[in-house]
Amino acid sequence: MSRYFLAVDIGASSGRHILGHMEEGNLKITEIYRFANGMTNKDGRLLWDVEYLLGEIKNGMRECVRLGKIPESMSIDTWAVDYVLLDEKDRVLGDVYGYRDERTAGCDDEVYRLIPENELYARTGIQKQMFNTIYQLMADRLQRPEILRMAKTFLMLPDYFSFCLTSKKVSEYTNATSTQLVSPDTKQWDKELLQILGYPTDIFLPLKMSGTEVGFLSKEVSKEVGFDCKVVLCSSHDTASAVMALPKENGDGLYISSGTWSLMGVELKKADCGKESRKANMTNEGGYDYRFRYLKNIMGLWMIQSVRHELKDEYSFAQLCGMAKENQDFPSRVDANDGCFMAPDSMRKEIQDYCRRTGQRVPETTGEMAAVIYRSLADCYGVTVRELERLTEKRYDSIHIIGGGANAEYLNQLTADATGKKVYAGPTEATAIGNLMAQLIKAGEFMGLSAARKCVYESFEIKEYQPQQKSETVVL
Ligand SMILES: C[C@H](O)[C@H](O)[C@@H](O)C(=O)CO
Repeated sequence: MSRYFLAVDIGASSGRHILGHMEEGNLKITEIYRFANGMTNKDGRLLWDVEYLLGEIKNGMRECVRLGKIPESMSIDTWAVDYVLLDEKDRVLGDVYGYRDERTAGCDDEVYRLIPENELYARTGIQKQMFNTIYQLMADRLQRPEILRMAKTFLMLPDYFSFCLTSKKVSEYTNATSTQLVSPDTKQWDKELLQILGYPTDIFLPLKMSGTEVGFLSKEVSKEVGFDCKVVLCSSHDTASAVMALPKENGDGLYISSGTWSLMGVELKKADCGKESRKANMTNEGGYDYRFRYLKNIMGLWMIQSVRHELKDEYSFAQLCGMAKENQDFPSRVDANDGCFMAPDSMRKEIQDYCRRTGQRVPETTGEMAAVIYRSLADCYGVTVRELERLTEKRYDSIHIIGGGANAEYLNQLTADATGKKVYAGPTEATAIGNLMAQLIKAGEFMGLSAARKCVYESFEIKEYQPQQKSETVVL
């Protein structure tokens, strides 16, 4: 009889429940439930609806009962940086902000007044991004201090959902590193840093590694969903789970975890918190097995997703890729990492304004718009590859694209062309697979990460793209 494991993988724009089991040495996965996600706009503030998400987590769990496939364990991963603060009765304090909200504007200055930016990087190795938890907590301290004063527990979102299911509070390491408050040496909260910033230190729980058991479902939840199972920690930052699923035994080489964001980097055994890495805004996020994800956070498919929404989701991504290809000679490019694309009212307009501002041709049709987005993204990959090669003092001959974005065949080819590297694409469900791998390793189905990665290579389709023409990278 098969042993089933459930991955709950929640991204910024959708969530899914994926059941996994082993069959003749291969990992088999089935999506059993999918739901929409997105930040809600409440009086101009961008928030997560955690009640809704918890409801959807439970709805997906009920599908297991309907299918008669009860998982032995389950685990939850989400995006990074966002969190809840709980009061003494474990109630969520205030609204749960989403990382695209603007409340952190200026909070970097306040942080650097207390600790210089270079010192902060040397201590944490985390890339500066205005949405990092460190700046969000500063926004709490400055804008709603009563909430921080009342807080008894800080939990990242996947840990909060695990808590709701089990009544057990456990904090996971990989997601916590995205806060910019964790030491890459001790792999624990940097308590001294918390003190310097004036954040309460006792609300942060000791950090635990993937594979740690959180607990069984609480009686109430078990009754609600119709079964009981163990909840365990995967690498709960979705990118960390995706990188686990790199279909290479050693996981060496370049990767892009491609989705709403494009996370491009390599795996390192030791964090590089040096000056050059800081200047290049590279990050050292914590990974499975004490590895580091040395990478750059690139705006990713967010731009094309936003344009698509503005067009009422009329076109599929494959159609948009097709239109971009038809307009591939359209010359304008944008800086995919420019802050103006974080949360504009209209992405189309923002891209047009950018092109106008920089004296370039303004895209008018959807095809022209898609061409600008995909080509700009590929150019950004080209620049980042060169940065990574310089910083790691290594040449890489290929890039592995994992995650939903690996479906974008046109972008895969553009990436090969812009970087001059061979591209391998797949698996597209890398995050859920990584989530399952952590559970399968814990359950003894794999000896460790290398064995699990080998199985991913053997179980899923990987497509290859050869660089054809080296496109000229426009540095803006
Ligand atoms: C803010 C994003 O969550 C984060 O930087 C990125 O790493 C991610 O989690 C993509 O899903």
